[in-house]
Amino acid sequence: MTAPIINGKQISEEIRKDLREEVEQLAKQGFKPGLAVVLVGEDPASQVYVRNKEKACHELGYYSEVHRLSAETSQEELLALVDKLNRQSNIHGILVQLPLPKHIDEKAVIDAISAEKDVDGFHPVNVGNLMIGDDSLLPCTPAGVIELIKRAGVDIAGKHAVVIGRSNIVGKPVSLLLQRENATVTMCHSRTANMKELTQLADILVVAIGRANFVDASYVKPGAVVIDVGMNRLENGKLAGDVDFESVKEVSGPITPVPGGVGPMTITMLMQNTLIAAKRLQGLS
Ligand SMILES: Nc1nc(=O)c2c([nH]1)NC[C@@H]1CN(c3ccc(C(=O)N[C@@H](CCC(=O)O)C(=O)O)cc3)C=[N+]21
Repeated sequence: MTAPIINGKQISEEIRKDLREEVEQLAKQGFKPGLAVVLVGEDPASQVYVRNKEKACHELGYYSEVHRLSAETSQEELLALVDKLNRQSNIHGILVQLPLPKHIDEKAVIDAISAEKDVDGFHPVNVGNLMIGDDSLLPCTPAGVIELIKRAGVDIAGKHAVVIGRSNIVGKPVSLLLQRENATVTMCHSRTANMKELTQLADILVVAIGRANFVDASYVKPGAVVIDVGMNRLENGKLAGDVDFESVKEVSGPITPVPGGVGPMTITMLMQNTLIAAKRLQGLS
């Protein structure tokens, strides 16, 4: 039997519909959530993502600003823009598209974003709040992963979740969110000795390693939930996940495709974060 596919696009649409309705209500009170996206340089993939974020803002009735800066922009200039956006009252969320050109210190830029407007959830204050379980702006991709698992009808509590990858933007935060949902969590990474033995124990397998089609059916326990966070651009221009979807779907339980899985949810969670940040800054929640 083939596994049910978790349709990230459709789940995204459902959530966006709720967001749109709430934004319409706020518009009647003369208030609009606002998102600023900053893109430095001309990386083609980044340009596509930024356009998708702009489109989502437009569809949901948010105010949006996109700042496209040349690859030669200095760190000082970028920090000056962040400072301006921090103080701009019609902007409630700030996202500086990563990666940044090598001459710019990413940490300095992330630290400069006001924690209240950090809709990526990358600022140390938000990371710390996530760690200790305080209310915070959650990083978008990890929040999307949890939402997809829940909306697939899976009860996370008591399950053994295995996360492959330990990055600050996916692996680490997703493991904290899974623990918050009462899963037992095992972390695997490039130096894990017995990876397959561990992943074969997973009721829920989250894969974020950045290697196309790395996980095949031999890694997966029959019936396990598989969430593929991978985004690998192949030489033929196609997008591939970290999971060999065709092989794994023959043994797994519910599984996310790439594209159409985690990607659309990342943008939806960004929109949700922007609404949360906007309401807080406006004293509406
Ligand atoms: N500060 C910052 N925040 C980010 O959230 C951030 C970032 N920098 N840098 C780059 C990554 C990547 N990312 C994606 C978002 C949506 C899709 C997405 O919608 N993917 C579609 C396919 C899009 C396509 O065809 O290329 C899908 O999976 O169906 C992909 C990737 C956000 N990122």
